[in-house]
Amino acid sequence: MSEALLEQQRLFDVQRELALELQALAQRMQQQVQADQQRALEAQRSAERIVLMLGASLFALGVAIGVAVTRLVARAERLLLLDKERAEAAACRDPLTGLYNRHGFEQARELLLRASPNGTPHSLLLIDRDHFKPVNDTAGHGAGDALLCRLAQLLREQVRSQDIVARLGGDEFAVVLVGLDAQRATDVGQRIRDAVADFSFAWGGRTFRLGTSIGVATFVAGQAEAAWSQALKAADEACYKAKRRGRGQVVVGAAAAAEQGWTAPASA
Ligand SMILES: Nc1nc2c(ncn2[C@@H]2O[C@H](COP(=O)(O)OP(=O)(O)OP(=O)(O)O)[C@@H](O)[C@H]2O)c(=O)[nH]1
Repeated sequence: MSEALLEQQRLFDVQRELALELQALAQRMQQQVQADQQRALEAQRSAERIVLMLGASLFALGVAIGVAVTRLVARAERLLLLDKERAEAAACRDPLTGLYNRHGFEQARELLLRASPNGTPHSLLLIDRDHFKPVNDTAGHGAGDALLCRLAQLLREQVRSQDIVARLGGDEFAVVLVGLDAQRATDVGQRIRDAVADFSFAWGGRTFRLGTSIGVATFVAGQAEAAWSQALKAADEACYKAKRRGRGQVVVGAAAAAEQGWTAPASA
């Protein structure tokens, strides 16, 4: 082989090696690029996952906060309602005896009349303790308070659970006897009067016995509101009459008895 041909063959070999190396380099570079692309893709996916998770977490947090706030608001509303109901109930009660006060008494009486069929008679007893003042004067206000509580309890024991019992103020109490006419109400009044007379109250080495004066009146469901005012006035006058007649008596308002065709005794 001639020198020229040999030289050409070497050149050709070098060129082929170079081409192979270049091809290998190109392959490595392509692999590198692919690997980089793969990493970039994974990094992008990771970032997307993180954003997604972050979004989901924020959403869950938002939902949890929303639920917690809703529960808190509902709880606060319940507590407020409870407070309101307690305040309303307290506004209707005499704090000393736990009986209805005048306001609660009026509300209970209105509810009763709304619930009663027209024509149903109900009776009112106005009850005033006789000679209560000396208890305060001789044994002190604490004794007077304790006695009022005992009398309130005694009163509750003498009537039925559906009857409305109230302390209107001082030593004056009132009872609405549900569904009772004047005659039967007078029987209940006498029973109360006798129970109080039998009751003795001991305080600080002293014993007190009290009487009661009771006025009775009747009102009928379905009548105008004025009928209730008249019944109150009639019971008040009857109670006053009982005091004037010497106390310890049950007096029926004349109108209540006459309306029902019953002649009430002057005092019972
Ligand atoms: N302890 C106590 N006393 C009270 C209360 N409220 C009113 N009183 C007193 O109750 C008394 C009621 O007066 P009166 O009805 O005139 O006294 P009374 O001796 O029963 O007179 P008569 O009803 O005419 O027999 C007064 O002395 C008031 O100061 C109270 O909440 N507690």
